[in-house]
Amino acid sequence: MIQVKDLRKEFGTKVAVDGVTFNVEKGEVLGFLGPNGAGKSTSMRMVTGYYLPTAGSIRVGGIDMLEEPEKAKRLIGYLPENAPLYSDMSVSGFLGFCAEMRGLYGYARARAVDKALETCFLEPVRNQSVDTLSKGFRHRTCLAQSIIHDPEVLILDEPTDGLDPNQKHEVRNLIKRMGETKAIIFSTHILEEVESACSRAIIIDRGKIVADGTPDQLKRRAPGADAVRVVILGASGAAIREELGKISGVDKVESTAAEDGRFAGRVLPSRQGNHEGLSREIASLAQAKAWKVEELHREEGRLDEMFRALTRSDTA
Ligand SMILES: Nc1ncnc2c1ncn2[C@@H]1O[C@H](COP(=O)(O)OP(=O)(O)OP(=O)(O)O)[C@@H](O)[C@H]1O
Repeated sequence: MIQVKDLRKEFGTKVAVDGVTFNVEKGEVLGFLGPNGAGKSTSMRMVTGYYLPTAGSIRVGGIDMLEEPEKAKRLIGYLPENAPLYSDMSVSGFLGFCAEMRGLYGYARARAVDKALETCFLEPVRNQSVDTLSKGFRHRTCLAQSIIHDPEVLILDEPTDGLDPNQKHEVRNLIKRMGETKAIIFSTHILEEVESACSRAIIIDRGKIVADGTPDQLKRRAPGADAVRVVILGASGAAIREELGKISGVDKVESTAAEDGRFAGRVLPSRQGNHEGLSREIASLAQAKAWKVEELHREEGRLDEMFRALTRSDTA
């Protein structure tokens, strides 16, 4: 549904987006992750036709954004970052106005407004003036305008920014639900959002894609993935640590407490190889040495470790 190839954007000498390529199909929610200034908003603005790329191609629903922008834009709903919303209209009046801008009149307009109000849980405030709304309702009104024409493609720039935890949860669920029938891209700084709402995620750093995969695939690539956390008694902490370090395929052993008679820490496998047997090998070693194992469990990779390993936060 969305095909982006070798996308590049320069602002003077600054390269904001540098050779970005990805596809999003209907039924997919693609998370866009990256530190501040990585190029997420700029990429999204190009996909929605608001910025012209310096190079590269964008197709939406098979339509070339550069050759037929008006036709391609009709397929897209866009929630920009910090969307302004100043209006003395009521929520339903404002959405009706947005529907007309999208060419919907009469019955089609009324239906579109009702559906957007229902989808974004705006019924309680349908007659309230937009400029008196609380931040959460204001935000959902912005989201409602982006889906008023029931677009096949949704581009949402930090859609949960500034919302309280309950509202974040609601908006995430909404995105997930809409993602069943649409192609959605949304950017976020919140890593748990990727796990709860995205079928796939891209990590972008300094204008380039540095990782692309399902949340599980990304977690498995984290530096701490498959580490085994242990608490072992029965010899000096230093001796236990040394013996653990000798197990084949172990990269390093980190200790959180190494005292006389006790060791607590993490055993990290080298990045290559199969780590399935590491817990078993630690258990066998403990048995052979007559140590007592108080804790032994394999850690899942963590998205935040993956994110930190791949990105730098010093982009201006
Ligand atoms: N209109 C512009 N003119 C000049 N430079 C720009 C412009 N828009 C963005 N940039 C620069 O391009 C780079 C990418 O910015 P962009 O807003 O796309 O990052 P982002 O990943 O969305 O960041 P954030 O997470 O902070 O929203 C930054 O260095 C930014 O300063």
